[in-house]
Amino acid sequence: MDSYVIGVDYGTLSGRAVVVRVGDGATVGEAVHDYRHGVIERRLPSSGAALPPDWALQVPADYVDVLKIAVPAALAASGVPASSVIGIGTDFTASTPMPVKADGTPLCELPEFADRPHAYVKLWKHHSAQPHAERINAVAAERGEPWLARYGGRISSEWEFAKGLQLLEEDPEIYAATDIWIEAADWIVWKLGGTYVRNACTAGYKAIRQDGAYPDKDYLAALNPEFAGFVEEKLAGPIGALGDRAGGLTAEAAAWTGLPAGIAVCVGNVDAHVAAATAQATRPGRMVAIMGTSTCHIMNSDVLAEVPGMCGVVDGGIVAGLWGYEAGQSGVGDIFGWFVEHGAPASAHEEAAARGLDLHDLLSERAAAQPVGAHGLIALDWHSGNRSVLVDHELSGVIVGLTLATRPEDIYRALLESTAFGTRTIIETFEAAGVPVGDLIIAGGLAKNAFLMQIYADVTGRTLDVLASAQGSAVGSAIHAAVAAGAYPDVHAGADAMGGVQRAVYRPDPDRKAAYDELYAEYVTLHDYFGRGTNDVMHRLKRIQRKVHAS
Ligand SMILES: Nc1ncnc2c1ncn2[C@@H]1O[C@H](COP(=O)(O)OP(=O)(O)O)[C@@H](O)[C@H]1O
Ligand SMILES: O=C(CO)[C@H](O)[C@H](O)COP(=O)(O)O
Repeated sequence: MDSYVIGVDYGTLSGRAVVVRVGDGATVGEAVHDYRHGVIERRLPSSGAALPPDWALQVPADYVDVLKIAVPAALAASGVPASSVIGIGTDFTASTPMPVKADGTPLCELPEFADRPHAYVKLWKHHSAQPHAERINAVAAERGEPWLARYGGRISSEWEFAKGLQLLEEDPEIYAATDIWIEAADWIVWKLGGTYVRNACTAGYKAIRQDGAYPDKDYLAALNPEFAGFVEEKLAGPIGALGDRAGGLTAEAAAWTGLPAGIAVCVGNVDAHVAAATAQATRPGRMVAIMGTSTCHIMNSDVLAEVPGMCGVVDGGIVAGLWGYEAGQSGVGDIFGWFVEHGAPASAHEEAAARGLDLHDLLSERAAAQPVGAHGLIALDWHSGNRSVLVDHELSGVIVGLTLATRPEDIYRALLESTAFGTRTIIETFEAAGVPVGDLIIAGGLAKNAFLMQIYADVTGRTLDVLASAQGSAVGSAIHAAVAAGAYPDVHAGADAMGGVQRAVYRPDPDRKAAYDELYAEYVTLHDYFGRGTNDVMHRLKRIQRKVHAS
């Protein structure tokens, strides 16, 4: 009889469960559950209190609902008997940390802290810890901290240390009440398997764990004397390798999910990195771009190099035994979504509705009718800040070239192109640092937009492979679950058997590539002008905005 594994992908707005067959990796059932509270950006649901700009919170109970609702629904859709399921694996957005008590209870679930924003989960795109990140970077550079180069020279405001320092300095009482500062990726594994294990991926990329150690006490004290114990008191814990078994499914989690108690629960993972298994990119040299709300670029390598502005290089960060590289763009689908929601006029909505089209498809269709450069626009893709290679979330979006003749599809196209230029900047930075990048493998929800994919092929001059599964992360988690359950000796073997890629789906067109080279040169000029300090207007605007909101 066939065996099956469950993969659960915790995204920004929803959690998706898949049931995958061990052996050929076929997805036989799936279900999605939207988080009840979604992303909390404006008001705290408990009190209605307004949140400052650049906040993004979540509610941990929403994650448990995915186990209670999406997992049984996926199983029912598959028709697979629960007794055939041998393991469950999960992946999460990151860095998405939360304060919990020693038994794993989130502080926001304690009545006395329910009205305190800092008691909640800080989602990856909670960007208000930028001033803290700046200090983390300045102090590290001044002291010559050896780990800084492993993060391209800059630690991001999206990560555990910046968010932890913000917690200490803005709500010391919640900081003091925090026994463990834990990634949601590890918290959900704790809920499933009953064991507290920090996964090697988030510990490395998001919590500055290098060569088996976190930043030392002296450095932390230099940031703030009260922060000296952050690692020892709030982060310390056992580390699990990706694909290892973290524990057996508890009776409580078995009741939630309908799965057999005791089956393997895999060590946590990150939504981007876990997709390398589905993309069969577990060996050196193939970059996977996981393109959705944001984009993560991940790649295994056997060489250790310092790539300026990468998110990080971590030993075993993607697959045990190799150096895993990560870079990324904080806003991609989010930028397109923003324009569709706030920039598309009523006439576009009406046409889309009349033709039964999604607005993205309508604007893509109209934009595809233009030759490269016809709209006369260049945009910077920084509406959610810049994750790589500038690592600065006080940067913001720009569109140059607007005239009275500019139409919505022109702007939409310029925004699509801006993100492709951002990816090209990342690839060129890797190559300049001595890390060769071959063709790209595309995973994530945006792979469905063929026009966008062709732009990426033309802008980067690279052939694009596309994942066979539309659920690269969830299937990646399922592959890791199969390894944790002992079906394969390691993640390479699991990926070889259960992953799958369609080769050379998009190829660059030489004429369009040449036309884009000219536009890319303009992008680089703007990128450096606004992003490397020639004109700090974006920082000044953020400061003014904060002042106004604080008054
Ligand atoms: N056809 C499309 N073309 C371009 N962007 C799209 C399209 N459909 C949805 N999006 C954008 O894709 C993002 C969602 O991507 P998805 O991969 O499903 O989610 P996530 O990254 O959260 O896992 C949203 O930001 C949305 O605005
Ligand atoms: O930074 C990350 C991984 O390192 C985040 O998980 C990611 O950017 C959010 O993912 P998505 O766009 O799929 O919601």
